[in-house]
Amino acid sequence: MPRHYAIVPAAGSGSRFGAEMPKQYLDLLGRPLIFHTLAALTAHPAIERVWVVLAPDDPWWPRYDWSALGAKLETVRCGGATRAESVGNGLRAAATVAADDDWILVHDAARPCLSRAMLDALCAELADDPVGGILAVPVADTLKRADAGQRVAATEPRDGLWQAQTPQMFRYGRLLAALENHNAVTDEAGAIEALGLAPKLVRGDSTNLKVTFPADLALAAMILRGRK
Ligand SMILES: Nc1ccn([C@@H]2O[C@H](COP(=O)(O)OP(=O)(O)OP(=O)(O)O)[C@@H](O)[C@H]2O)c(=O)n1
Ligand SMILES: C[C@](O)(CO)[C@H](O)COP(=O)(O)O
Repeated sequence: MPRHYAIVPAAGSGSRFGAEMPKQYLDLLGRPLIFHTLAALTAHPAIERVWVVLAPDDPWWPRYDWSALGAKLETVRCGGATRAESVGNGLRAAATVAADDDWILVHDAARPCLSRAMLDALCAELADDPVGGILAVPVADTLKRADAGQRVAATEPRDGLWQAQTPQMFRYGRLLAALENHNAVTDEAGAIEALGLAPKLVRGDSTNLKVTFPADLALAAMILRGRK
């Protein structure tokens, strides 16, 4: 039986958020934001281990107490210059534990509202899938293409368009090979697609937001508060 592991890239600087520290350490309901992300993953019974990929010189991680998250958690200080590099380095760090056929769930540190139900749906829908897949939501708004003056150049058809989220779940060996050959991608599915494969879109929901701008943090707090 394949095992399930998670990799959490957490080596970003949060430049679009613009805080005095990387957004993954900002306070969210009394805990660092990433605590909520990791709690969702470590609490899931199918996930055996969670590797958190930190920047090599990250001074924030040691300032907090992570013991409530239990023994599944492991930190690796091998974050790279891009998200894809951080994930690739995390996968290599997992090599002594993960086998080629094991499932790897890659989940952004910056998505703290991942729920048990979303994880259950992803794992159940992909259990027998030959490729793997991602959580995603169909695009709900009308899409405009901007010109150089920030005026509407065109209205784009949204039929068939989905917004990619994480976790993105693929077999360890294939994902590692895919990222080694195609690392100019913004998500793992992009590297798998470059192999000519078609990842499955597992419908999630918009509460699994990525905290990118300050308003997202307030929204995340509302979402998590509403679940208590
Ligand atoms: N070199 C990088 C860049 C990003 N990430 C991680 O990838 C996830 C998604 O990236 P994003 O939201 O873009 O985070 P940042 O890169 O921190 O934000 P920004 O692009 O605004 O600087 C985050 O959990 C981030 O920490 C990473 O591990 N290594
Ligand atoms: C992987 C991702 O969360 C899918 O939406 C997203 O692409 C990561 O953020 P980035 O801004 O592209 O690094």
